[in-house]
This record gives sequence, C-alpha cells and structure tokens, in this order.
Amino acid sequence: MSAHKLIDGKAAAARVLLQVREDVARLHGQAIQPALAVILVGSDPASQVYVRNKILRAEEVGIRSVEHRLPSDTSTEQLLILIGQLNADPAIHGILLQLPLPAQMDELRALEAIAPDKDVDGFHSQNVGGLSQGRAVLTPCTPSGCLYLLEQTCGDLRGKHAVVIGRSNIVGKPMAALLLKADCSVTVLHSRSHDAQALCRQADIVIAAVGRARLIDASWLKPGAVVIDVGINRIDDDGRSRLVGDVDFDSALPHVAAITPVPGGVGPMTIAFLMKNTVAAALAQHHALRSQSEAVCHSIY
Ligand SMILES: NC(=O)C1=CN([C@@H]2O[C@H](COP(=O)(O)OP(=O)(O)OC[C@H]3O[C@@H](n4cnc5c(N)ncnc54)[C@H](OP(=O)(O)O)[C@@H]3O)[C@@H](O)[C@H]2O)C=CC1
Ligand SMILES: Nc1nc(=O)c2c([nH]1)NC[C@@H]1CN(c3ccc(C(=O)N[C@@H](CCC(=O)O)C(=O)O)cc3)C=[N+]21
Repeated sequence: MSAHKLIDGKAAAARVLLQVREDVARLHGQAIQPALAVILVGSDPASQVYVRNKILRAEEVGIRSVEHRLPSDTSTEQLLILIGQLNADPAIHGILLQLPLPAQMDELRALEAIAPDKDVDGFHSQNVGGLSQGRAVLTPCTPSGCLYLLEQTCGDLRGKHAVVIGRSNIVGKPMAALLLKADCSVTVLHSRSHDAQALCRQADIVIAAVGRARLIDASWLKPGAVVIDVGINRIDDDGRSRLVGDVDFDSALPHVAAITPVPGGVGPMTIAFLMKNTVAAALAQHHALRSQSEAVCHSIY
C-alpha cells in the first residue's frame, strides 16, 4: 500500500479543528459563546448521522449547538418561521439547514431566507455572488476543505489544470469558483459533457463530485494527477453495506501522485470547515454589533 500517496483528511481536519478550538477559547475570553443551529427536516438516516457528527464536533471545540428537528410533512412557511426566529436570535451565529429537504419544500426559498451573515454553508445568493467575485465571504464547507487538502498536497496551485466533475450548487460550482480564485485553469464536467473521460485525462487535479460509485477509474486519469474524491456512496459489498467514493480507489492508486480515501478524506474536512465558518460568523457578528453600537454612541454624544 502506497501510504505516502494517501491524503489524510482526518489528520488535516484535526489540525483545522485544533485552530478552531483555540479561536473559540479566545472568543470565550471575550464573553462570546459561538453557537450553531442545525435544522433537520424529516428522518433521512444518512442526514441523521451527518447531523449527529456535526453536533459532536461542535461540542468538542466548545461551540454551542442547538438542534431543531421538524417532521417530514413540515410546510415551507413553517420552516421559514423557524429560520426567521433563528435569524433574529443574537445568541445564534450560524444556521445550517441540512439538505436534501423533503420534496414538497421550496429549498431555494428556505436557503435565501437564512441571514447571509449566519449562512455557514455559504449557499445564500449573496455569499454565492461574493465568492464568484473573489470576495472573502462565508464559503461552502466541502469545497473549502478540498482546497485546503490541495494546497497542502500540491503547494502552489497557480496555472494547474483542474477538472471538476459535477456542477451542483453545494460542491461543483463553488469548487470551480475557489479553484479559479487560486489561479487554476478550470474545466467543469457534467452529465451532458461530451467525452468527459478524455477531458478529465488532461487534468493535473481532479475533483470528483458526481455521486456515482467508483465511476472514475485509471482510464480517466493522467499519470501523476492529484485526485480529490468528494463522493459518498453507500454500496452493498457481499451483503455488507460500506462507503465508497466516486473514484475507483484501487484502480486509480497506481496512476496518481496523491488521492483522498473514502471514508477519511473530504468528509471530515467538511465538518471542520463548518466549525471554522461558525467561528468566523460569530466574530463578524460581534464586530458588526460593536461598530453599530459605537455608531449609536457617536450620534448620541
Ligand atoms: N464528502 C462530503 O463532505 C460531501 C460529499 N458529497 C457527495 O458528493 C457527491 C456529489 O454530491 P452533489 O454535488 O450534492 O451531487 P448532485 O447529484 O447534486 O450533482 C452531481 C453532479 O454530477 C454530474 N454527473 C452525474 N453523472 C455524471 C457523469 N456520468 N459524468 C459527469 N458528470 C455527471 C451531474 O450532472 P448534471 O448537472 O448534468 O445532472 C451533477 O452536476 C455525492 O456522492 C454526495 O454524497 C456531497 C456533499 C458533501
Ligand atoms: N446543508 C448541508 N450542508 C452540507 O455540508 C451537507 C448537507 N447539507 N447534506 C449532505 C451533505 C453530505 N455531507 C457530508 C458531511 C460529512 C461527511 C463525513 O464526515 N463523512 C465521513 C464518513 C461518515 C460515515 O461513516 O457515514 C468520511 O467521509 O470519513 C459526509 C458527508 C455534508 N453535506
């Protein structure tokens, strides 16, 4: 096993979380208690596992977390009321609405209702727009985690050809925006791409976010490519359920310079960056409040 080729997402996430824990301790010292509200609608088993992991991680670093579970027949209006309450609550700094929502709900409307400065997922159009302009805004956690791993693995990303497979709002599109910001040349592939495989073979860096178990094998990869596998697919393996990525790990390994495993790659990074965003949101809200009250004092005296 070529251990040196493995990009260890668990270890990298632990490093990010250590920094977050120190930042939280500093905020505690200023009497600020960063807090994250997690909203889970319905009872999708995978979502329940993710939400539990997020809450555990928050506790470990000293972030207060509040879980809101709503039944699967909740209306969009009912969800908007809860989001409105959390937006107005000064003790809540981050709001995460776990996706996917049940089919009857209007996902876009709900995401747009979250106050942009509490949008720790970076899905609000104001943050999406800010990212595409290259501004420092709350940025989606999974692509941020991928970029961190790439910077650690490749060092300088400038001028590299990155191919992103997938164009979702959660992963593919913000990933492309971040890579562009890092001066990569970026190609985005999707289900309508002609000869995706041949395009992918030109990549120095491959980010697979497709949601198809082991789709990408060695025939998609240029020798020496760096591969980040975002996919989380549960498959039946001889009667036992297990997680695999969008990349056929065993086929890819001999061809690549480095690759993330699944599990233990991008997943832990997503959660670490959610915590980082929550702390950033708490700090920004505290500063905004302070300058607001300073402005008020100024106008009074
Ligand atoms: N590790 C983590 O932290 C996270 C992991 N994930 C995982 O990442 C994967 C992707 O998630 P997400 O982006 O939400 O998925 P979506 O289903 O929203 O998007 C999948 C994308 O892949 C494209 N696609 C599908 N088939 C092909 C194909 N044969 N060739 C090229 N492109 C194709 C689709 O194209 P089109 O647009 O044309 O339909 C679409 O853009 C999933 O396995 C998910 O579980 C997601 C979030 C976080
Ligand atoms: N609003 C919203 N924001 C999200 O960021 C979001 C979401 N909704 N919906 C679902 C996807 C998926 N996602 C994952 C997070 C962590 C792991 C993770 O920690 N995975 C572990 C394994 C976990 C296991 O064993 O099941 C690993 O890869 O090592 C996986 C997937 C965040 N998502």
